[in-house]
Amino acid sequence: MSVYTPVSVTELEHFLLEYPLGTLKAYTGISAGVENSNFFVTTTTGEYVLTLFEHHTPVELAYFLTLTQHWAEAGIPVARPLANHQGHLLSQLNSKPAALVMRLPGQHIEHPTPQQCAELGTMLARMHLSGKDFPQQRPPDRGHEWRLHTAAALLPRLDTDNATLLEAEIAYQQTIPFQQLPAGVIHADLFRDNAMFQQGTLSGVIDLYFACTDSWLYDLAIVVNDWCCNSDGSLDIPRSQACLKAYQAVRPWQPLEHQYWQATLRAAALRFWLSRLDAQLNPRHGDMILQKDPHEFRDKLLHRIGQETITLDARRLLCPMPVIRVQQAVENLPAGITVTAICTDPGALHDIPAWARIHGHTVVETRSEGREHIIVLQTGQP
Ligand SMILES: Nc1ncnc2c1ncn2[C@@H]1O[C@H](COP(=O)(O)OP(=O)(O)O)[C@@H](O)[C@H]1O
Ligand SMILES: N[C@@H](CCOP(=O)(O)O)C(=O)O
Repeated sequence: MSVYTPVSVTELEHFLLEYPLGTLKAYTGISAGVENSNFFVTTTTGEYVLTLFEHHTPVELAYFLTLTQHWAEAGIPVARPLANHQGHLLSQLNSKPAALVMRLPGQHIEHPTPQQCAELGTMLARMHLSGKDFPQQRPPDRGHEWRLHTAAALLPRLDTDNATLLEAEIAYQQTIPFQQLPAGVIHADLFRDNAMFQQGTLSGVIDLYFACTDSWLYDLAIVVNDWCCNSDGSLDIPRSQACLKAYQAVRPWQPLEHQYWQATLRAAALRFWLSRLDAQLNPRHGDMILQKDPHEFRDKLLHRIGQETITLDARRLLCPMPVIRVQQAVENLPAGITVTAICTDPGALHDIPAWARIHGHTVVETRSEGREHIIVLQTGQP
């Protein structure tokens, strides 16, 4: 529940006089969300969301609101902020900075399909490209430096297993050239509960209050770690493939991004493991905070460290042309995925490695077990 600052009918009616949005018909507090006080507001001209900001400074809010306006004007489905009669996006209500934005239609989805992940990938790439014209910069709240010092502060309070994992991961993270990855404006928290879908189609993205300047790949990794995972934390290959393919159709990756994709997935998993651990070990007082499970992201991190593996059944009855089956499955996979193909056609022992080498994949192993022939590949850069 998160209406920290109540608003009476009279206060809201008075506040609405500042806006060219007609008069109040109805309003209700929004129970979801944990950071701010939010209300659905219906006036004679439409439906809006009123937010009273509980933590951010006016300077930060000016960045978030002008960025949201920029993205809305570029056709990105975000909740457009409304200007008051003075042309200001930010106002004040009950001593809190306050803003009105358009209410987006639709609901959050829990179980996205590959098609919905693709839609999100396309939108994220468009968001990144259109952010190029946005002149303001904002350092990340949870960037590489934050991860390093938060890990150092939490380490003494973790049990041996978690401390060993964290220490090793921090050492690894310092080998990643984050500064060299292409960067720009990113959303930085685009989880499923920050996107709305209407009739199966993406209708909007909300909660831009972590937006900042950071690596685009990192933003995509945050998305994939939330949208394209199985319940054990492993990547769901059809969903992640759909998302990455759609993203890269709009903004193709640079070679360094191919090289550091797996590493960036680890950085993104680490970020949420740390913020959730921090929230658990250093709870904020006074607020009703929804405690999210840190283990979810530790498990995701462990899977990303172990790298992903997929097994393909290319036995003769299922597939007369095993090399085609492998080709279709491997196409558009990111680098570093281990693919094990099981075939009954002995020709596959020659054909698949020959095809793989031509396409830049590494043949890790070929072996025969009775009538089954097994080829293990590691994907190279698509
Ligand atoms: N523009 C919007 N259109 C429709 N629903 C919204 C909009 N903004 C917020 N909501 C609803 O309010 C909830 C809380 O918003 P959120 O921004 O996540 O809050 P907080 O910043 O307090 O965590 C969201 O989960 C969503 O259901
Ligand atoms: N989406 C995040 C919540 C936002 O991050 P935090 O740094 O405020 O904890 C999550 O699911 O953990």
